[in-house]
Amino acid sequence: MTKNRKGTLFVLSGPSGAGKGTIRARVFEALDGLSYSVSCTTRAPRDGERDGVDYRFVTPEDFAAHIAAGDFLEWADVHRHRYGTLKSDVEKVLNEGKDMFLEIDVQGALQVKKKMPEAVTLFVVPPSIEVLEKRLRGRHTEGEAELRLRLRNAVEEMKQRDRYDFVVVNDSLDEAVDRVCRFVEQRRQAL
Ligand SMILES: Nc1nc2c(ncn2[C@@H]2O[C@H](COP(=O)(O)OP(=O)(O)O)[C@@H](O)[C@H]2O)c(=O)[nH]1
Ligand SMILES: Nc1ncnc2c1ncn2[C@@H]1O[C@H](COP(=O)(O)OP(=O)(O)O)[C@@H](O)[C@H]1O
Repeated sequence: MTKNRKGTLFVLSGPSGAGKGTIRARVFEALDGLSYSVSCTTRAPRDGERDGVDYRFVTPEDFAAHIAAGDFLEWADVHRHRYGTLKSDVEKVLNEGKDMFLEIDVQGALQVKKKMPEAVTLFVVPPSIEVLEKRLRGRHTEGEAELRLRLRNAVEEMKQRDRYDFVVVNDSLDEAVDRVCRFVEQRRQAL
């Protein structure tokens, strides 16, 4: 790795329940040298989620203060909550020549791509909306109203798939993980 090589920014998106978190965790197990940006969010933690690991869980007031201070590389209103990526996280890692993964929604991904055209964007889709609903219900993380909102949003989000550099259908998890790993490694070696 040349001494002043800037790291590559990978941006992973996909509808709620598509398998982003599951695939990302498996990719991080399989590949070395990847960092993950811990987003800020105003949503409440799910069972088992740890502050500072899964998200930085902040109040709406703190989130607004980050916006006012220009701290975010991008932020968005998603499923009636706010989510944002801290500029400082990304700049530090990339300037050290390390590659970084963001896991953010479509609005955020398009903001990042506009600011950083060299970012590599990936989109995870379920085999069908029916399977997506089954997986969301099986995850037991949302009430009925929130789940229906996420499913409605999923239909709209999936219309954006062709704006991404790489799309993976998450049917067989092993196959999806393998495809993402091969794509990421191929992009890392190309630079
Ligand atoms: N724009 C943006 N979206 C984010 C960020 N962090 C998470 N998200 C997205 O917000 C959406 C909701 O995330 P989450 O509440 O964890 O639900 P999940 O998608 O059902 O796992 C997902 O599409 C995430 O990718 C962020 O920092 N910025
Ligand atoms: N290929 C797959 N086959 C079956 N279940 C899956 C698959 N990928 C993910 N899941 C399950 O579907 C649910 C949603 O996955 P998750 O990674 O939380 O999605 P996201 O992070 O995109 O919201 C989880 O319960 C997860 O275990």
